Amino acid sequence: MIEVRDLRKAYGERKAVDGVSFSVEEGEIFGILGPNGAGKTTTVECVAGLRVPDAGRVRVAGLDPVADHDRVTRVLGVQLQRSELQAKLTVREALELYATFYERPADRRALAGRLGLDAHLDARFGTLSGGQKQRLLIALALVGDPRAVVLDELTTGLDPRARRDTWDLVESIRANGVTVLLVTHVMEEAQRLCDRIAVIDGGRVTALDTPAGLIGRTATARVISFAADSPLDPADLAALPGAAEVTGRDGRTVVTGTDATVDAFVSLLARRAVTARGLRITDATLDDAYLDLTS
Ligand SMILES: Nc1ncnc2c1ncn2[C@@H]1O[C@H](COP(=O)(O)OP(=O)(O)OP(=O)(O)O)[C@@H](O)[C@H]1O
Repeated sequence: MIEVRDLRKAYGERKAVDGVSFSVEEGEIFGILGPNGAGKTTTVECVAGLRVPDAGRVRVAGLDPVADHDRVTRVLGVQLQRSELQAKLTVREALELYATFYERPADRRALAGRLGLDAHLDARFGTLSGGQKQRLLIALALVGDPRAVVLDELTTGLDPRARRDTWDLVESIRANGVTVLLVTHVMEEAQRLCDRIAVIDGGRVTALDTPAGLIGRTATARVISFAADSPLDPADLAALPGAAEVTGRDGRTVVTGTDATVDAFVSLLARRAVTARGLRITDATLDDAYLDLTS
């Protein structure tokens, strides 16, 4: 659905995007994750045809977003970071106005219903809460009945409940067959929603995998923790194969490492015939993987 090959874009001397490649399959939720200034927004702006790449190839449903801009706007909906509308425009007016941009717009009433906006149709944009504004901006990205949608930092500034509601919404968008390209800083969001994630840092893709794949490739994929007064020698723990770190935290000993570390740890317990009180073995989070994968 979306293909980006060796994309390059500089602002003067500054190389914002420096050879980015990825492709997004139809029906996928594909995440772009990376630190501030990594080139995420520039990348999706090139996908949407809002910026002209210096080099590289971008295709959306086989179309060139610059040369075929009109046709691309019919297949690709866009919700950009920090979008604003006129404060006095009502929700109904915004939906009607945006629908006029398309030959075959989506059913506005059904869309407003799906996005929980029916009760707010006469409310003015300026009076909406952050979550309601975000839902309206997503509705406007979907009003052209697109096959794919770009969502750039859509839950920034939302409270935990509004954030979760928005995640449910993204899942329902995909369930309706729309491909989603999601730019995010929120690890929990990426881990929960994305089928695959490209980590972008310094204008380049530094890793591209499923959330579980990204976590699995870090040196600290597994976390073993147990009560600190368990009869285990820290030197033995540090010597376990693959062990990255042995630390103390909140009255517990924490060993990070790989599957091999877990296997050897279990053998160590058996050999010494000791019990590690309160033992927990968990996976690292995408947060841990992200910090490993970015500068
Ligand atoms: N219009 C512009 N003119 C000049 N430099 C720009 C412009 N837009 C972005 N940049 C620079 O290009 C780099 C990449 O910016 P971009 O907005 O693509 O990153 P980002 O990953 O989306 O960052 P953030 O997470 O902070 O939104 C940054 O160094 C930024 O300062």
